[in-house]
This record gives sequence, structure tokens and C-alpha cells, in this order.
Amino acid sequence: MTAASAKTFAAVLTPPARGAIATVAVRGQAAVVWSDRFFTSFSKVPLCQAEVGRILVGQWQAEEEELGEELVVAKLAEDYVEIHCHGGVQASRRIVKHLESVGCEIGTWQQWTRREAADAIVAEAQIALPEAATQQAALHLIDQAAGALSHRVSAIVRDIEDGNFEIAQQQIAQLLRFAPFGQHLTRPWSVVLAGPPNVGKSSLLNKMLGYDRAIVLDMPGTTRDVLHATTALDGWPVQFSDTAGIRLSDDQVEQAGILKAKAALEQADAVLVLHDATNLRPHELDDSLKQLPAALHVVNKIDLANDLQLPEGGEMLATSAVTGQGVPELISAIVTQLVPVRPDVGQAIPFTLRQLDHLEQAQQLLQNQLPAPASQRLSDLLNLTSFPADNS
Ligand SMILES: Nc1nc2c(ncn2[C@@H]2O[C@H](COP(=O)(O)OP(=O)(O)OP(=O)(O)O)[C@@H](O)[C@H]2O)c(=O)[nH]1
Ligand SMILES: [Mg+2]
Repeated sequence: MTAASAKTFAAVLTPPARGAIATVAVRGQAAVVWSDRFFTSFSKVPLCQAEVGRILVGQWQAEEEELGEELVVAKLAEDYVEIHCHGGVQASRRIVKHLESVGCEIGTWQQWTRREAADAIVAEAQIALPEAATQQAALHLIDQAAGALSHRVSAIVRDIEDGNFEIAQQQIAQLLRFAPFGQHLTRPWSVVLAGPPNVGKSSLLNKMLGYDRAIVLDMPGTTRDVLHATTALDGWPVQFSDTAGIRLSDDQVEQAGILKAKAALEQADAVLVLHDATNLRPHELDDSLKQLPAALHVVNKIDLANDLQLPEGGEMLATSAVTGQGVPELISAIVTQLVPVRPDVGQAIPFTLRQLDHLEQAQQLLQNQLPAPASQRLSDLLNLTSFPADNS
């Protein structure tokens, strides 16, 4: 426990929704005494006298209340009590209100995590974990919650203190290589489907998702607004955006859609530029689709083109959104583009902008031969007291 958390503090650790059980955690010198004011165990053992580790069933009731709630209280340390009550929002709120009435400080589960975690990076990992959209993303965050990044940062601080500046710089550079990947552990990669009208963007989206998310019609200009759908590709969270076919148009609604499509291209981690196999004219592509840095060019409708000759030189994938031919290869190509190096289990990965910022600053300071401030930036990264305040 840090000095800041010396006051007795309570938080509801379970989400504010209907559930079978909610957990209220209380930590601090008065945790047991204050819980005892409201809780009477059926075995008549007061919490103060119960041994650590004891789980008691009993009644939680304030003096002025006519009715109490039957619940379970676990005394997990002399200064730590967990109350497991009914999962309804009002039930946990009532217990928190009682604790507050006797002087307990109340906070959110994120604030609780910041007080309880071993260091600020571990706290960030625990807070980020519910945001992980896939199991694979969660596993990497669990590694950081177990200290992978914290240990690496501490080792770099020691390297700097020992005068091993070059090793420290190499270690920071290695961490920074994983930072773009790390930001996506809580936020899906963005993949945009773009191209001329009627080439099969919406059909290919539906095929990759495995269900009909977008309207498909044999009519150019079907998709207007940008349409999003989130899925997992090879275990990584990906948000696809289907866009309006880009062409010159007098239709105001279509024009608005095309502008939105072009804006979506700028935010994308990867763009699938689609071409029609029955009408292959890559040189006539709109300027906005030429030379996109993160583009994968896909020739769709290959089921309709028997003697298809792909243009030489340019890397192009071939698919049929109707038969599914080439779709697994396309998905592999997308994954390779998004995650070129798959991190090992246990790899230290920076996953927040705060971490990225501190690491970049430390690297810059080392390059400018300022080891002491560099070491300070890294130590701040771990320090719970320098963690930005957040009421969430
Ligand atoms: N045979 C065949 N038809 C396809 C394929 N992909 C799409 N189509 C057909 O092509 C037409 C247009 O498909 P969409 O998916 O709506 O095309 P789009 O690119 O989204 O079109 P816009 O939204 O208008 O820009 C539909 O009739 C689809 O069934 C394919 O791989 N093979
Ligand atoms: Mg469409």
C-alpha cells in the first residue's frame, strides 16, 4: 500500500449491471471495524475476531433499516474485507453508502486498481484488460499485468545507472518496435475496403465476416455511408470499414459518401483496394487510391474471369466474394501486414500512449547524453504517485 492509500478505501469491483453477485472491496486500517458495524455473521463471530481467510455468511444491515441483506463477507487480511452481495446495482450501492456514512473513502474500480497495483504499468494493464477484444490480445495484456514491461523498464533503469547507455538505448528501441502493436491490444486495427463502384467491396466484407453485414446490389453506388464491422482475424481484433465506390458523381448523397470514404482511408492501418477482374483497369484508379502506403490490391470476381492475367510487377491478390476463392489468402495477407512480427509469450509490450511517450522521451534524452533525466522518465513510468489522476 502507498502512503496515498493510507485512508480506508472502498470500491465496487464488479461492473455496474445486473449480475448474480457484486463485490465491494474495502482496504485500510478501519476496513474490518467499519464492516463489523453493519455485518452480523450467523455464527456470531465478529469480523474483528475472525481469523484471516475466514468467509462468513450473515446479515448486512444499518441500524435504521428494517430489513438487511443476507450475504457473504471474506476477511482476506487484517486491513482487507470483501463483501459479496446481490448483483443488482442498488444492492452494492447501499453497502457503499453505509461505508461512506462512517467515513470510508469511495472510488471507482480503476482508482482501486491504482492503489493496489505493484506499479503504474501493472495498474494500466489491469485497467486495460477489460478493453481487450480478443483472447490473444488479453493474453499479451496479462503478461504486462504480470510485470513483463515493468521488469524490462526497471532493467533499463539499472543499465543507465551502471553506465550501459548503449544497451539501454537498444532495449528502448526494441520496446518501441512493439509499441504500434501494443496500442491495438485495446483498440482494433482499422482495415478499409475501397475501390471503384460495384467491384464487390461489400460482398467481400460479408464473405470475410461470415455474415451479411452490408447490402449488396448489382448497381454501382449501393454503399453510401461508411459501414463498420468488427471481427477477429487470426485472433487479432480488426474493424473493417466498407466505403462508397469512388467515382465522379453528380449525386449529392453519393458525393458525401465518397468524401467519407476518402477520409476513412487516412485513418486506416491497411486498405484493401479492390479491382474488378472482368474489367481490370488499375491505371484508371482514382488518385486517392493510388500509392496508398498501407494498400493491398485485390482483384475480385475471379470466378467470372477465366483467363485472367494479373498485371506484372504490382503485387495483387485474387478473390471471389461469391465462391470464397482466395479469401483465406487475403486474410493471411491482411494479418501479415498488420502484425508482421508476432510477439512471443511474455514479451514486454508498451500498450498506452503514456508509455510510448515516456519511452520516446527517455530515448531522446539518452541520445542527447542526458542519462539522469532519461532514467527519471523511465522511473516515472512505474511510479504510481506520478500516474495522471483520473476519476473514471
Ligand atoms: N460473380 C461474382 N459476383 C460478385 C463478386 N463480388 C461481388 N459480386 C457481385 O457484384 C455486384 C456488386 O457487388 P457489391 O458488393 O455491392 O459491390 P460494391 O463494390 O460494394 O459496390 P458499391 O457499394 O456500389 O460501391 C453484386 O451483384 C454482387 O453479387 C464476385 O466475386 N463474383
Ligand atoms: Mg458496397
